[in-house]
Parts: sequence; C-alpha cells; structure tokens
Amino acid sequence: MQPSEQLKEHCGEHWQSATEHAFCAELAEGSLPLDKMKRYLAQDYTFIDNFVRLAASAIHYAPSLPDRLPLAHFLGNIAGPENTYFQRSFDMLAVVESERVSPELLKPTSDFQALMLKAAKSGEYGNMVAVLCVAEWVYLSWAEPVVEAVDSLPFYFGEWITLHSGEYFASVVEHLRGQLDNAFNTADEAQQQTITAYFNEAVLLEKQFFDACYQ
Ligand SMILES: Cc1ncc(CN)c(N)n1
Repeated sequence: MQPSEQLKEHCGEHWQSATEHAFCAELAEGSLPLDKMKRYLAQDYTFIDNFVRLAASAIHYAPSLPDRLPLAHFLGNIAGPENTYFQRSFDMLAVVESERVSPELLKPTSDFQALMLKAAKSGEYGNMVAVLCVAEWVYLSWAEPVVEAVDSLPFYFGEWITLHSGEYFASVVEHLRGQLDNAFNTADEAQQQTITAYFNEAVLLEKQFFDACYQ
C-alpha cells in the first residue's frame, strides 16, 4: 500500500469527519446558511495566505524540476482563479472590508496557519507535502462526489466545488500523493514519524476548521 493511503487509513475517523462534513453537504445542497459561508470564506482567505507561503517553500525544496513544476502551476491557480473566486464571493455576499482583510481568527484557523508555517520553516520537504497533500486531498474527497450539483448552485457554492474537483485538480492531488510517497519512502524512521504527525494534525485541523465555521 502507498504510504499516503496508509497515512489516510490511520486517521480514518477524522478523515471521514472532515470529508463528510455537514458544512460540505449543505454547501452542495445549496442550503448552507450564508452567515456560515461568509465566516468560512473570511477564515479561509487567511488560510490561503499561509498556504501560498507553504506551497512556495515546497516548490523551493522539491528535489527536481519535474517535481517542482506541477506545484508551481497549481500555485498559479491559487493566485489566479481561486483568488478571484474569493474576491467575487466577498462582493456578492457583501463581506465587509475588515472581515476580508483581518477577521478575528478562529482557533483552528490560527492552528492551521501555525502548522503550515512550521512545515515551511522545517526545511523538510516531506513535512511540507504532508500538509499540502492533506489540504487538497480532503477537498477532492468531499467535492468530487457532489460535482453534479454545481449547475444548480449560486457561483459562491458551485465554483468552490469546481475548484476542488475534475481532472486537473485530481492530477494535483495525484502529484502531491506521489511526492509524499517518495519523501516518506526515503525518510528514516524518525522523519517518518514527523511526517505522520504533520499528516494527522492537518487532517484533524481540516475537521475542526469546518466545525468552527459551521457552529
Ligand atoms: C482549510 C482549507 N483546507 C483546504 C483547502 C483546499 N484548497 C482550503 N481552501 N481550506
């Protein structure tokens, strides 16, 4: 079994809670209350800031150009269409300027930011791809099964599904899993334990992030 699959299976309960969350189910049904969506978007935009820093660090530490390029391409997507999605959603949902720029952070948001910055600063590529892989794989896992709902939804719900599903996004997750598998297979035991800890914490934080925005 691939290490990424094994890591996912080891945190089965949290993985399931994160990928089958009521927040995502209601988003796909179009019934998610807008105050929850607004809270989520404001928190998540601050997540994106640190995600970009972590992805940039992973690009720097990737072992070769073929490892690096898909990450760089994906980073362009975040800086482009995904950033535009946030701006358009903020406008449509009338999110006030202070919430867009500096919302009061919920605990899972600040914990996730700390984890991403710790991974980036660790200088260990395996730690970085563990967190990046969880972040995108969890989203592919909840979004792919609900992709058929997109056409019936307002764009601030539907595009969030589109951005995290489809062939291109699945290829990003495949790449991240491959990077994680290689890093894990070539790590010594202590480093494997560290990678595992990053992976587990990221899965737990994905669940807690949805919990906090849904409450
Ligand atoms: C908290 C979180 N995790 C993951 C993703 C996926 N891009 C996100 N936007 N926000």
